[in-house]
Amino acid sequence: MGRSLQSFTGYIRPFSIKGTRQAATGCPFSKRQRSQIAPTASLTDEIFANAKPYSEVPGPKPIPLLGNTWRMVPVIGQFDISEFAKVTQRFLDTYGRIVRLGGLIGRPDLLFVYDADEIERMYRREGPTPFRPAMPCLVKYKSEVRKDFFGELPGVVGVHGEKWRTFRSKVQRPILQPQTVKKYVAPIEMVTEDFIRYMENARDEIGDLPKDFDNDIHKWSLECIGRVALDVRLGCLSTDLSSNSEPQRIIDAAKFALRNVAVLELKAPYWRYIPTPLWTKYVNNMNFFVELCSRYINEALERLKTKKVTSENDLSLLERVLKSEGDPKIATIMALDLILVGIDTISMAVCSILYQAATRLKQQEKMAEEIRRVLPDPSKPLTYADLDKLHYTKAFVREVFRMYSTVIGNGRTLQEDDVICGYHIPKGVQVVFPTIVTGNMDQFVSNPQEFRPERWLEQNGRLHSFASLPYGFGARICLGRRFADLEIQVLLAKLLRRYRLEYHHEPLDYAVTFMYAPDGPLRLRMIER
Ligand code: HEM
Repeated sequence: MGRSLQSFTGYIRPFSIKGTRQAATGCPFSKRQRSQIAPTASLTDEIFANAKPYSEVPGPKPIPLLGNTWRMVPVIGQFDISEFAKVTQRFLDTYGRIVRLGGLIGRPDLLFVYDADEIERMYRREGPTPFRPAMPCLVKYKSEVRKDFFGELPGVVGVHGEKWRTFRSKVQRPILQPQTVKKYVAPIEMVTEDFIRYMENARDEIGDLPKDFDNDIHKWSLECIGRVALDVRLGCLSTDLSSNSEPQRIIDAAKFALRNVAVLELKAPYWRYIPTPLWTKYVNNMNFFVELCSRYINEALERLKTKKVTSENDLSLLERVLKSEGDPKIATIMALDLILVGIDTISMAVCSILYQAATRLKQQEKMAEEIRRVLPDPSKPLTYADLDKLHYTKAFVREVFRMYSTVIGNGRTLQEDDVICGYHIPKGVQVVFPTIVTGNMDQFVSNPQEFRPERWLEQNGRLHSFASLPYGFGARICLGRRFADLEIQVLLAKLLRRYRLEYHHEPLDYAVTFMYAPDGPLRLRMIER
């Protein structure tokens, strides 16, 4: 997702926190979901007849010729993208619970909906192939530039309709099954132990981590995704990487994607028509990832030929997909998709979670106590069952997601006309669910300004399940959410078991730099407990 309006359209319930009231999430083809996502009621002619016209939806008016795009242009524009979380709040304050941002040159209208009941209704009645508009660069790359490689089964990210459904149905079961994720507790723990050693070495004499510690978090998440999607240790956490070593090239490629996709998608859409230098670099960068995944998948295929397999349980995620599909390309494209969206999301989420932990010491102590209770012996390897008992820790993360939603919103393109908040909305409009705002609305959450993880563990109080959905919902729900939860839980369990995190510098503001995360040097202090 870019630092752009696409940030809205990228992106569950992260954890099973016992006794919480969260939206039941769905996977497209489970029985449970079929019953929950089925249309609640079809809209009658009468409802359409009584609806107000689309033209009356309030919102900033487009200026003739310039439309509304100018508002996003730095310097002369009114809305700074890094301030977009504040802009979405301003839309609500100025125009109310439904806002139309029309006249955007070269793209459909955006419709911001701040009503959790309406958001729930829309999610629950979306059909079997929901359309989440996102990443036009990737769409062009997969469907035009490398059509030769992606062909008829281009993956899930930036793919829609039957092609998306066919691909997702091939990979979703192995990726989302808890049995699969359980197998990764030990590998993720090893990566995380390396990361903590890396952090220990990176501290200065008073225990402060370096200014660019967020980059180090990226290296950890790259290392985790390499282990999950490619069955390898990429080596990104080594301390003596030469500039042309493979891990360094992977780090650079991930950084390039992080910094430039947004620029391409929002600031300079000329690449849609001519191959600009930045577009050419983007294509080369993507080719690098395709080549990397293909190479590691071929190696995994070779290993699999000689591996003794007595049951499915002996297989890694990648090996399961290789065995069940028989086509290494499916595994390659799956890995590529997981890498493309599974680095920045988790890295930014972890920046936010660690910063909140370091600045909310009372709550951090409660997490540490819980972790000590569940894991009395720090040298004992973690188990899935242990992690499952970290109820308060999971609720802490959930509360960070509510107040500071890493992915600031999700979205869907209407595939048929609808009536939303009493207005007739034509198909084709891109509806935005601004989670960053709805998760903080008094109407849906009791005392939303209060950071209180306990709310996720209690049954009383207002907490609308659809006001804060960090991983989306329904058939297109985040494919990597169980891995994301696992990685976050392992990191907190290992880190807070041994260290107290503090923060002694200028308070950080949040901004939409790429995702929504603390903006500035993340100089956390690690103090041995
Ligand atoms: C805390 C970290 C993460 C957050 C907040 C997050 C959030 C999201 C959201 C909101 C969506 C859109 C869901 C929808 O449209 O309803 C999504 C999609 C997706 N996510 Fe994540 N995600 C995270 C981590 C990951 C990781 C680690 C991976 C890979 C291992 C991943 C893989 C994906 C994929 C492949 C999709 C596209 C699914 C589809 O369109 O079928 N995500 N994510």
